[in-house]
Amino acid sequence: MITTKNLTYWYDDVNEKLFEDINLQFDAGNLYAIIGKSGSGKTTFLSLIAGLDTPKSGTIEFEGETLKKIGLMNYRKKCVSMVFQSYNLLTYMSALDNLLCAMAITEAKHAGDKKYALDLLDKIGIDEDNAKRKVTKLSGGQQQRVAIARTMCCDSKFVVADEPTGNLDENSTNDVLDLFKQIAHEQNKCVVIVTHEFDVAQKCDSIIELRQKKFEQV
Ligand SMILES: Nc1ncnc2c1ncn2[C@@H]1O[C@H](COP(=O)(O)OP(=O)(O)OP(=O)(O)O)[C@@H](O)[C@H]1O
Repeated sequence: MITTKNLTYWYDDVNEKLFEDINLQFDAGNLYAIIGKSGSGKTTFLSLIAGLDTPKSGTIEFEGETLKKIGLMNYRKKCVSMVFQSYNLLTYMSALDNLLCAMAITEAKHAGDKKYALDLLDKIGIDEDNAKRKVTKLSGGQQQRVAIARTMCCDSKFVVADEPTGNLDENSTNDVLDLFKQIAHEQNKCVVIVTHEFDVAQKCDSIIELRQKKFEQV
């Protein structure tokens, strides 16, 4: 689904390349973990494949088309959804409205379908009462599940998550990983997460380590 070809990146104010000539493929139906030392460039790589930044050289393709050709705005709207460590939900809204809003913005198939959103939230353990409460009234684990449900209700086939379990206890971490697996295996999406926790990475289908400017399968 996502292919990087000779992907190279550096920050302009830093004289050194972060990674160079990266050729990787991420397929539908799989949950990938990217690991690596702090500062090695994991988040930067994720922001490139999420279309938040552009490579210095090389290309990124989504289903055979370069992101440049798809257009970054279009790519972010239609093809990819993101989950963050800090959830990034619209805090003044309920969980339900967060999902309805995401579906409307991305013009998803189920846009406007309240029942669909409520059923989805219910399936991930957020009942109707909680779905209608402001998200800030929910626990961290519940908020992260809402953030993940938001990617499930949109039609994007590619999901990226930066340290999605960083703020969670062990039980919530396992719940969140199960959800990502469900998205990959049952919705046949491609899910890539960045994590510094090896225990979390080990529960994914594939582990890729960023070390010394290169990515290696672990
Ligand atoms: N906007 C920026 N401008 C310049 N340098 C940056 C910028 N963002 C990140 N960096 C630097 O690039 C390197 C890689 O950062 P990045 O956040 O991608 O690493 P990471 O592997 O995700 O780290 P961590 O595990 O600590 O979150 C770091 O040395 C960081 O200081």
